[in-house]
Amino acid sequence: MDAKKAAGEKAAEYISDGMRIGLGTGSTVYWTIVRLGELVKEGLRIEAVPTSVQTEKLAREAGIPLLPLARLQAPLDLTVDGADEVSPKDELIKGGGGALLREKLIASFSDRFIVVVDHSKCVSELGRFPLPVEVVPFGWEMTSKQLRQMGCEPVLRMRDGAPFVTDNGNYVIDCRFGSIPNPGELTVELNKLPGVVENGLFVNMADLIVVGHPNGTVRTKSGT
Ligand SMILES: O=C[C@H](O)[C@H](O)[C@H](O)COP(=O)(O)O
Repeated sequence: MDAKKAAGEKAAEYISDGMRIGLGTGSTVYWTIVRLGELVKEGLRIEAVPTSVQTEKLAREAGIPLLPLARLQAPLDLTVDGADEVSPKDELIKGGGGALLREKLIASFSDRFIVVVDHSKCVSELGRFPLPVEVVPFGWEMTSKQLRQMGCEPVLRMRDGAPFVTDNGNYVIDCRFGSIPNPGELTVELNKLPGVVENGLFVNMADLIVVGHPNGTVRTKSGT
């Protein structure tokens, strides 16, 4: 079985009747959404808040009832989401698909945050994957210069010859740091820059990491 499928499907086991959940974005949590769609057809009653337009579409297709954020009075029971890198301390880089801002918002408004990855995402130190930073389009060139001064190689994310635009109407600058020895400090420093909306470092957020392996086995480890 595919490692992403194994991890994604395993996460569905943590979701029970009556829960209100957050649904992440990407090719691993895709399998959680597909599995939840099957369970909903079998009678599971849940409501979900999607973290992207892409996930909203998938959830609708799967028949998962959606919960408008405005109706949310208390934290979500659980959010399941993927990641681009996971450190030994369960710090994450996210945003490879450009959904980092909504993902961080929804995860921070959840009692529990479960991360689903295939084994290749587990690294000894964060930073080989370029860190996605969501910035406002106005003055992005200046923001990019300031990001460079923080020790990275910043590249504006493009799609079809034009800047990639997030669901929130912003740009993404992918910042190649090479290594990020102190993600906690870096996330604070990045978010101090006026043009930065949010960055893809998720520190002290993951409660459980579900790691899929190529033979279809899954290992879980408790997060922070
Ligand atoms: O913006 C996208 C998200 O942070 C994804 O969860 C992340 O990029 C992992 O995606 P995938 O499971 O497709 O590797």
